[in-house]
Amino acid sequence: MSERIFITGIGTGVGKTVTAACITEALKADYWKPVQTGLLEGADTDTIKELLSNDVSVCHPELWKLELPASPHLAAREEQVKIEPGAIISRAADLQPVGRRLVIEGAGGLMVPLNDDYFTADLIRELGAKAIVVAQNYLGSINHALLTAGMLRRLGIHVLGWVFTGDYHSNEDDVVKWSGYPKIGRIPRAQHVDKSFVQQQAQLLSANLHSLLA
Ligand SMILES: Nc1ncnc2c1ncn2[C@@H]1O[C@H](COP(=O)(O)OP(=O)(O)OP(=O)(O)O)[C@@H](O)[C@H]1O
Ligand SMILES: C[C@H](N)[C@H](N)CCCCCC(=O)O
Ligand SMILES: [Mg+2]
Repeated sequence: MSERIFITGIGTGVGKTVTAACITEALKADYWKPVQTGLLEGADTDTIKELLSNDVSVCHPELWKLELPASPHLAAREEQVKIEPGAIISRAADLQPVGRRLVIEGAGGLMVPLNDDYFTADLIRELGAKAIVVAQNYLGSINHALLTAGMLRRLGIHVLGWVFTGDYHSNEDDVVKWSGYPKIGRIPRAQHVDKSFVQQQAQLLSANLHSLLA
């Protein structure tokens, strides 16, 4: 099976999509957000298409696009549909020609439910994906990051490392020390998140990414 890299985070709004754009660009991988909730603010897949500049990456369509800006299990219930993890697993196989890496972005953080008895963490494990955890630097992020790391370790999920977002904060060093997972890099806040910003950040992340994937 070709490599699957799942972008999860210590919460929602922490910078997973911008990070996914940088990683997809650095690896010239394909991108997929199987479940999108909250369409008013724009779908992540459309953001990724605007931020990529390489002509190799393919952005695959979502399996579920749900209106409500909420947890997938709630947004699905609102529309009287049920998110079926089996459909995600089987579609993932169709999306990945041999040799192509697939960057998959979750909705929100690791323990976000996709339905009433299945979590994002279960999906990462069933996909056999390697996880990259996006951790925004803020007061409280040590706790959120180490809770996420603890759950990933307990589930035996292969973690490639952390991408921190925002200005430097010593929390990064403590999270790396106490989690035992490496720092892949940090994406600073930008005046404008555009193609050139993503290209620049992709270059900065590339060496660590490739060495961790070797
Ligand atoms: N490096 C950055 N510089 C400036 N703004 C950023 C940066 N990274 C993210 N943002 C902005 O912060 C907001 C949240 O970021 P983003 O959409 O990447 O979060 P997310 O973790 O993907 O959220 P979701 O759980 O909804 O997928 C967006 O408006 C995004 O444009
Ligand atoms: C709507 C938002 N932008 C995300 N797509 C979904 C975030 C789900 C968070 C669920 C939770 O942890 O409470
Ligand atoms: Mg996102």
